[in-house]
Amino acid sequence: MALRAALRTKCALSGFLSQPSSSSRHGRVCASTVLAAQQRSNSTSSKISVDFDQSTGVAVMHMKSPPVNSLSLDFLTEFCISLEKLEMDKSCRGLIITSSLPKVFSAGLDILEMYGKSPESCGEFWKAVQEMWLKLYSSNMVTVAAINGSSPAGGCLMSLTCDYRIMVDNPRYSIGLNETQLGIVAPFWFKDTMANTVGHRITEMALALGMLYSPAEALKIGLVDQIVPEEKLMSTAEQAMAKWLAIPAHARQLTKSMMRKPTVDRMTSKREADVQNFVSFITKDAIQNSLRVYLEMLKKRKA
Ligand SMILES: CC/C=C\CCC/C=C/C(=O)SCCNC(=O)CCNC(=O)[C@H](O)C(C)(C)COP(=O)(O)OP(=O)(O)OC[C@H]1O[C@@H](n2cnc3c(N)ncnc32)[C@H](O)[C@@H]1OP(=O)(O)O
Repeated sequence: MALRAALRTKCALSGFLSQPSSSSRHGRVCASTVLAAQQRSNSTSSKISVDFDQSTGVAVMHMKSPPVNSLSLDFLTEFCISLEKLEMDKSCRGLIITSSLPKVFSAGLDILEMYGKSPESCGEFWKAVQEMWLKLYSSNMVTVAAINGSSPAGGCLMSLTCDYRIMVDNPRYSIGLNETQLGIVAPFWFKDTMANTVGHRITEMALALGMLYSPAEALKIGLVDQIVPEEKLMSTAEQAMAKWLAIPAHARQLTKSMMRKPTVDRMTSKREADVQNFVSFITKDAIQNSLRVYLEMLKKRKA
């Protein structure tokens, strides 16, 4: 409910898609300022910026929340607002999600939202995570994840929730649902989303061991669909998008719904119970202790 209230307030305050800008995402002034003003719109909030090109019907969402694009309540709220606005704009047919930060696509859920917080805060946070997944997994737009850095846990979930995944081929980057390494458990809808992509057995092993895969390994198991050099990422994402957009929209959307509806329905039917389950799990002393140890490990690794 709090998320919905925040969404309503923020939606009323913003309105970025109706504010055309003549700047491209590189900040250059376009050759034809008038045409560009008609065809592009640009929005910037504090953690996300969106460039929408009306001539192609494709929006690019840049996640820009340093240091690691962790999915905090604020981040998720902005993300859902941006998504909802694009979804409501019938001229927007495709969405590419990428990171503006070097080396990291998204570090997943913000651990600080789950550590040392009240049950109420944990519950609000979890509703926002559910909302992000529901909106993206059942989007009518074609969604492409352009993964230009590491993408563990919730970052991997966000990627898996898109229609197509392209990752930069850099062995320093990794992707996977590594929750068990933190002493926590990926919920059933994280598991379903991965199993729908790579199959039951690979998911079982990946989740049990909390595996993080290099881009080449991820390609091999089908966790990503393509790997490319960094400089080719966005052009490849645009090409993939054009291929998906060439399919008649109603046929593609109905097919997407047919494939994903059982998973979406399962989650929505258990939504409240899932929140209760998360809150009671994450606030347990033993789980809080695991999160503390993991946070300390992250800090030590840095030092
Ligand atoms: C019933 C169901 C119950 C529970 C379900 C819960 C499901 C949970 C899903 C999740 O997504 S949990 C989050 C899992 N994420 C991770 O394990 C990633 C941890 N981070 C990393 O591995 C690395 O940070 C990195 C993403 C590979 C980036 O490495 P880099 O060297 O570039 O950065 P550094 O490690 O120095 O981090 C900078 C800074 O950011 C903090 N940080 C990192 N990740 C997170 C995070 N997920 N949440 C909050 N904060 C994070 C890190 O501690 C550093 O902080 P500092 O500057 O203050 O030291």
